[in-house]
Amino acid sequence: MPEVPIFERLCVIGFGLIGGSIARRAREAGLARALVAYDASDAVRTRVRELGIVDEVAETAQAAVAAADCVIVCVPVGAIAGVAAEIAPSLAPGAILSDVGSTKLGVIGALAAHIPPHVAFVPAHPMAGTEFSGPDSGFSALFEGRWVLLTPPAGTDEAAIGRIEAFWRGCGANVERMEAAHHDRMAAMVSHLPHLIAFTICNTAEGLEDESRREVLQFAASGFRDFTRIAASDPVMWRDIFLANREALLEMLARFTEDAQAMARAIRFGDAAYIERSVERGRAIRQSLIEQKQA
Ligand SMILES: NC(=O)C1=CN([C@@H]2O[C@H](COP(=O)(O)OP(=O)(O)OC[C@H]3O[C@@H](n4cnc5c(N)ncnc54)[C@H](O)[C@@H]3O)[C@@H](O)[C@H]2O)C=CC1
Ligand SMILES: O=C(O)C(=O)Cc1ccc(O)cc1
Repeated sequence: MPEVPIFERLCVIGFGLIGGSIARRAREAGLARALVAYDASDAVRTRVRELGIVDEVAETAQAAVAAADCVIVCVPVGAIAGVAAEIAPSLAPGAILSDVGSTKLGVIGALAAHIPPHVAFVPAHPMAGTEFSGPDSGFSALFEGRWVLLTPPAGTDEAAIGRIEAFWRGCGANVERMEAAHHDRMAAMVSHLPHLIAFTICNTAEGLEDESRREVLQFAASGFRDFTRIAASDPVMWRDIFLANREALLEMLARFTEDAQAMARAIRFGDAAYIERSVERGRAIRQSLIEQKQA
């Protein structure tokens, strides 16, 4: 575990599942001497005050970041650039700016124009979450044993990267660095495409005629139920992710569609060996996840 506190004053912008989990863990593990939060929603700010997790809930984003040595932006990816523009003039010299957005290339591009030269930007993506959102949904163990991917552009201050890495290790996470473009392709496969499939399969079921739809809900104890958990995720968050990671997601969707077509063909022509091999490959992936404690 790293030496604590890592930050004097940590500011969380956007107090939902991820911001709330960061704040809870930071408080519990003493990762920051003081915690300040800001959320654009009046109702969320009121709730964060009631929760008593942070030392201060600011009324503006500028006031929240003013004296912070680290600012972590935890808003939907489509809102990150706007937040950056809002806070940039108020960021303290030497402060570290980070985010938790599920896509990275677009976020880095959108932020680049706003980051002052005296601030280091260290983009991050925790590969951990749930289908819940809002200020009450966070919990301090969310990142325990999970991966956090850092995608700092070339030339980013190494000391700043080291402190963000130490912070996430203090949250119980494993940390790895990768190129933003590589991250986006990988995330498209392991996270964005599965969500797209889950939303789509629920829409397909919803589109059935009345009697069949009733039965889907009544007898959903099988495979369908696992998709509905993922499909319960926040619409704004996923709208933003799909639009921000358009190219990589469309590429993975095209590959998936080809493989689904190949399976359809095997079923149509009774190619039992192909079907069995495909199911076996799926099982092997599940087994590896269990072995890597990521299931
Ligand atoms: N939910 C998940 O499982 C994961 C989400 N992420 C990423 O983390 C970020 C946050 O996601 P969640 O915490 O799940 O969302 P959430 O919906 O629980 O919370 C987002 C919060 O941001 C606030 N907000 C929106 N626009 C704002 C603005 N302009 N200024 C200040 N506050 C604003 C909202 O009022 C809300 O309270 C997103 O970028 C998402 O892609 C990353 C990993 C996992
Ligand atoms: O709840 C689930 O199954 C998730 O996959 C959560 C999640 C959502 C978005 C991310 O960028 C990372 C993780």
